[in-house]
This record gives sequence, structure tokens and C-alpha cells, in this order.
Amino acid sequence: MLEMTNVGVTIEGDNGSVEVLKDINLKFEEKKIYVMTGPNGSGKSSIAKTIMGIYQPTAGKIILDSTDITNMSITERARLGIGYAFQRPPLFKGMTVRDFLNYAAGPDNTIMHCDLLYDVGLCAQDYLEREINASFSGGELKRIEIASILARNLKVAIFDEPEAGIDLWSFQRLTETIANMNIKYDTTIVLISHQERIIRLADEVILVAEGRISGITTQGKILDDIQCLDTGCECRNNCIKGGEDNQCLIL
Ligand SMILES: Nc1ncnc2c1ncn2[C@@H]1O[C@H](COP(=O)(O)OP(=O)(O)OP(=O)(O)O)[C@@H](O)[C@H]1O
Repeated sequence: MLEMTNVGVTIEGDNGSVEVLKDINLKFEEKKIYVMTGPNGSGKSSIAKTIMGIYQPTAGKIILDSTDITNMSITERARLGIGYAFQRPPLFKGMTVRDFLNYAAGPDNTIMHCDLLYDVGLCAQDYLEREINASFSGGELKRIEIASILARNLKVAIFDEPEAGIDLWSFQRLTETIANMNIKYDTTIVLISHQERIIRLADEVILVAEGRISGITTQGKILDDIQCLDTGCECRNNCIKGGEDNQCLIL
């Protein structure tokens, strides 16, 4: 289990300090799928980065299976089995897709490169020997990043807006793959998303607002709140139509 207790994060920048997270208390259990959702700028990615060690807590504790990881580096946390697929994946110049997946999976791995790329909707033959440079589209980069997380047998896998840039056809396969990862390896999965189809995967939905946890609820409750009206052209309550496939999004 991964547990955050009273976690706060303040970042020192050129224009003074910014308190990005305040008093975060969360428990992520094994084998469960969590979806974190909330308005833009509410702190979802910051929670993910704090779990991964990219941001260091300025208050509170983070415990993974009774090990205190609060002050551990990104590398140490990665070794313990925490993985984070970025919202905007970085480029890895000079590395081919094959090298990158091998690096992610670690030495002596037995990963099936073709299967991994298939799971994210890419054709292995077209991609494996290509260098990960600026010639890749945003959607391609995103899928390769997700494949690198699927390559690892993780305790906690965090996917930051996995749907961004992924077409509708590949999306179906991707959600099945994420759900299978959860069953096959007992991985705790944390998905950051505004999408109804992602929320449908959730055992629990975590609501984030203004750097705090504003609620923990079920997918049923959230989906009730964001269902479209029968006319199919409006969303209820505090939601609007948007996104690439014109879904209802939580404001
Ligand atoms: N390194 C940083 N320096 C300064 N401010 C930061 C930093 N990281 C995050 N913030 C601020 O903290 C707030 C939360 O950002 P975060 O990226 O966590 O939001 P989010 O909920 O993931 O948003 P989105 O849905 O738009 O991706 C924002 O106001 C952001 O500008």
C-alpha cells in the first residue's frame, strides 16, 4: 500500500514560493485502480510528481509497504516499483524505441517489444528501430511513454492523462491493457484524467481542487454528475462538452 499523510509541497521559484499541495492524505491499495480528477491547475500532476520523487514534500510522509520513501530520490523510488508516465513525454535523442523499452524494463528483461507496442496501438515494425526525436508526433510519443510503463512489473503505475493524443480506436485497447496490468501484476494504478471512459475504470475516484483532496467518491456518483442529457448535446451539472471526441468533462 502507498500512503500519503499530511503531505504538503512548496516550490521555490524565481517569483517566490508556491504552495502547490496542502495536507494531502491518500491511501492507494494494491490491485485497485484510482482515477484522480479535478480542474486544470488543481494539483493532480503535482501529486503524481510527489509520489514519483520529482517534487520533494515539505511536510508530511509517504510510505510504500511500510518503507518510508519521503526523502528518497526518483531512482530509488523507481527501483521500489513506482512508475510515472508523464502528461507530456520527454524526448530521448540518440535512443531507439527498442533501447528505450529495454532501458525501462531493466537488464535481462524478457519483454516482448512487439506486444508492448501493439498494446498501445503502434506497429512494431514501423517504430522499434526509430530514434525517439522530434520527428515523433505527440500521440506517438505518448504511446511509447505508456509502453515503457507497461514494460515494467510495477507496484504503483501512474498515468498522467493517458488519453491525450490517443485516437478512439487505440484508446479501447489501451484501457483494456491498463485494466489487465492491474489484474496480472497486482499493480496499483493511478490514472489522472477528465475522461468519462477512464473514470469507468476506477475503483475509487479522487477529487482534487486547489492543491487539496476535495473528496473521494465512486465512479457511479461521478458519472451521474457528468452524464449527458438524452438529447446528447448537453452535459449536466458542472460539466461541459470538450476534448478531442467531444465528451463531457468535469470543470
Ligand atoms: N514547478 C512548479 N513551479 C511553480 N508552480 C507550479 C509548479 N508545478 C506546479 N505548479 C503550480 O501548481 C498548480 C498545480 O499544477 P498541476 O500541474 O499539479 O495541476 P493539474 O491539476 O495537474 O493541472 P492540469 O489538469 O492542467 O494538468 C498550478 O497552479 C501550477 O502552476
